[in-house]
Amino acid sequence: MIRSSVGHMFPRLHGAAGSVSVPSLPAAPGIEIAEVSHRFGDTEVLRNVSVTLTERRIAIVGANGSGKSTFSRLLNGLLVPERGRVTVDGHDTANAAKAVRRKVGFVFQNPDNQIVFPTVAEDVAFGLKGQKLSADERAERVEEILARYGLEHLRDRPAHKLSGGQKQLLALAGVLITRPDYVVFDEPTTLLDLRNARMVGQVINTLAQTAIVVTHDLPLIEAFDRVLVFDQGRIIADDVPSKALSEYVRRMQ
Ligand SMILES: Nc1ncnc2c1ncn2[C@@H]1O[C@H](COP(=O)(O)OP(=O)(O)OP(=O)(O)O)[C@@H](O)[C@H]1O
Repeated sequence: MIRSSVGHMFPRLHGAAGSVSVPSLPAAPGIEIAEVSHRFGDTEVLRNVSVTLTERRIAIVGANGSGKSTFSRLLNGLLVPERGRVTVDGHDTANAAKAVRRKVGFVFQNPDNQIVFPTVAEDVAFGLKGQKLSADERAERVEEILARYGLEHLRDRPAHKLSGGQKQLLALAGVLITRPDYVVFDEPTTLLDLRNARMVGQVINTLAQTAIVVTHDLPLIEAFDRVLVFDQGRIIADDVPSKALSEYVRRMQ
């Protein structure tokens, strides 16, 4: 079982002869889910889930309907828990939605649900709406992100005519242009063929940001730091991939 500990990142301050006043420490970095339960109608979908996410690559696996997507939507405040608390670097998703959305990007399973503008460049630029940037800065950020994901030659193409893999990259670019610290992916490779799934997997594995990935694509997460296994609204395994996945496979037999 992985135990998260971030205490070592904020060592106690030492000063001269005990006369130092200790400044208030910043909130420990990470996403903390504390005693969260959630129901839709009569169905309890999450049951008293507590976990702190601090690793850079975290996967969430489990049977259909076990609560993974619901859990993932809690992480950037798309959903606020009925009971319990979710905090992102100390910001409560229930009352600091704006700060939380700035920190946590969300990439949906179906990029068509995320693409809103006619052309690739316009769609990517949409993520910067509301940010105080000059026109030059905006254009620079768009070009930088298009180049990073090999989309620059598609700049003026209709976004809805891209291939599935290109659309998934566009959806990711539209999130990353806002420079979040965390990116949550809900089944990013489910709609893709093997080649595109591998390409998107490679992008996820090399992201500078923390990635939290809901998936049924087990090869995608082999090198992740941590895997949470959900079953009927609870986390039933929480470990490195080899151990967590063997427990998952055992339960699914
Ligand atoms: N908005 C909603 N309204 C009502 N019920 C919902 C809603 N969202 C999810 N559910 C129900 O909550 C349960 C958990 O759904 P969730 O999508 O979180 O599971 P999941 O583990 O992601 O499943 P899958 O692997 O099939 O995507 C399911 O029974 C689902 O039907």
